[in-house]
Amino acid sequence: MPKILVCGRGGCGKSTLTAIAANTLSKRGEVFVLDADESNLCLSNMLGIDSEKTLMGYLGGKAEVKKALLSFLKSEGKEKTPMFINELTFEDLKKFSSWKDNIGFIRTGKIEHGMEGCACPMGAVTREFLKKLKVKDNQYVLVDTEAGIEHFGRGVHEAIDLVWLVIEPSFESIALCEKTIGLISEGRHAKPYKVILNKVSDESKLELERLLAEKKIKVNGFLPFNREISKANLKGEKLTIEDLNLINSILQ
Ligand SMILES: Nc1ncnc2c1ncn2[C@@H]1O[C@H](COP(=O)(O)OP(=O)(O)OP(=O)(O)O)[C@@H](O)[C@H]1O
Repeated sequence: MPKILVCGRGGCGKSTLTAIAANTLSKRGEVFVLDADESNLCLSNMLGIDSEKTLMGYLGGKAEVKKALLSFLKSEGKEKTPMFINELTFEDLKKFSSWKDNIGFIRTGKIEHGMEGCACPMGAVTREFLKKLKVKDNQYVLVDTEAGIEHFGRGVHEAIDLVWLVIEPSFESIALCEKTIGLISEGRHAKPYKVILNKVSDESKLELERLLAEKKIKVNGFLPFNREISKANLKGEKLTIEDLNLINSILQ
């Protein structure tokens, strides 16, 4: 079953869609959510899973990860990256991530201190983790990414099966979607993708569809603007919404 990367511009609704998908898919099987956005603060609230656990912590902290990456670079790629040496199953994940009602959660890492350096090691950790993660038929992996396209440069999509491109009604969102489609359609790591319009009204939905059709981009799913979503987010509450029609339309 798929490992899905959720992408789009800042604030377009990546975390919201991730939480709705997790709620929906957890009725079918187990869902593991990886928060790969080092600046994200609220996905755990949306999922209702209170957890500070990180993959960086599991690997011994940022200094250990940096050491591992440096030795990999020095060996000119000959030495295996000594992060996640063995394959990981959902059973393994349960030993070091947080779980509630069929949904597991962990962050890649967080920026904890000013001047601590860039987030590149976290991109490498996300990529290597996804490469080692084995997923069975009734299991799903949702990866909430940081805004923009930097993760594609870091190759985070290498072991991904499907990319969800979230668009909100804005010119920048459409431009970013077009750029992302170009990036994920390149070479041997080309990935299938689905396009989801979020925060739409009846009017903006038609206009967005028209603009995207001009660029030959097909829309696969819609998530209307919903006051329940913004209200829950304002209070930092768990998002309880499920949407089977939407998720079915963007899963395959
Ligand atoms: N369909 C919707 N209806 C109403 N509000 C929405 C909807 N989708 C998202 N929002 C609101 O938009 C804001 C941004 O949503 P969200 O945090 O999911 O975006 P994001 O893409 O993950 O953001 P970031 O790039 O900062 O990680 C939140 O306040 C959220 O409640």
